[in-house]
Amino acid sequence: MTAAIEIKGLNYRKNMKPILSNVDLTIDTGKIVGLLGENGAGKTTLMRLIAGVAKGYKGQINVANETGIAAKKAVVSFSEQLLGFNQNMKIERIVGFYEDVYPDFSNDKYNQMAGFLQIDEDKKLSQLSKGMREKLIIGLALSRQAKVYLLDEPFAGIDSMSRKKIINSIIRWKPEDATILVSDHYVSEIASVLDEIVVIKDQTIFAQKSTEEIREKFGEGIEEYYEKVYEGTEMHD
Ligand SMILES: Nc1ncnc2c1ncn2[C@@H]1O[C@H](COP(=O)(O)OP(=O)(O)OP(=O)(O)O)[C@@H](O)[C@H]1O
Repeated sequence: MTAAIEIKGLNYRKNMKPILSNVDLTIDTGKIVGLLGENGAGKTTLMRLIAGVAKGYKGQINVANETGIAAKKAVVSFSEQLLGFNQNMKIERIVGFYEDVYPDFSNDKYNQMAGFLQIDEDKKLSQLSKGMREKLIIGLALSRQAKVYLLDEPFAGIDSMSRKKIINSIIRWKPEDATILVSDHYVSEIASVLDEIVVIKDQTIFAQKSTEEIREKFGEGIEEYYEKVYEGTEMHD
């Protein structure tokens, strides 16, 4: 199986401070992977590096065999926080922007998703609640026909019914050969859809385990395993 994401010897510093050190990580094509770690562990940074948004790193990052920044952006759909948009912009204009910028953006898919997630296109960005904004971000990200989707904390500030909807939309709209990396602080809600988890701790990959391995070898669910990692009773890979 070819790797969707292949990272070798990645080191990244920001303002002289090491953020990620000696990261080696291979994610196989087609998997749904949970990227876990506490606040400030480096989840967003790793996603930004994979997406080609953050630069100035040492090491190798290949995404679907692409190494160039522009090529990576073409194959990766990253749930960006829409910070670059004017807050008075209507959602329909933002959707139009996505359509113009990303050749793989599917309007059909977006319309289905917008209906499913109840996104109101007439609203301005500034009129959206935190949860509505998050739904829009996910809707836009999943409407691209990308090879790799990076969903950065898609559940932050979202009520439990909407979380279920988002999880369902991830499952429903995932192309079979697409790979999804989804970050979160805790795993309870997404545990059921994950094929494997990657835990970032102490600036590096602390563990990478398949759901099956956790169940078979440790006789427990992802949640219990992850709790032990943070209590310090679980050993480094
Ligand atoms: N612009 C920046 N300048 C300096 N340090 C930064 C910057 N952005 C992030 N960091 C640092 O990088 C580290 C990783 O941050 P990052 O946002 O990637 O973590 P995270 O795991 O996504 O956290 P959270 O779960 O809180 O979102 C943190 O120590 C943070 O302080």
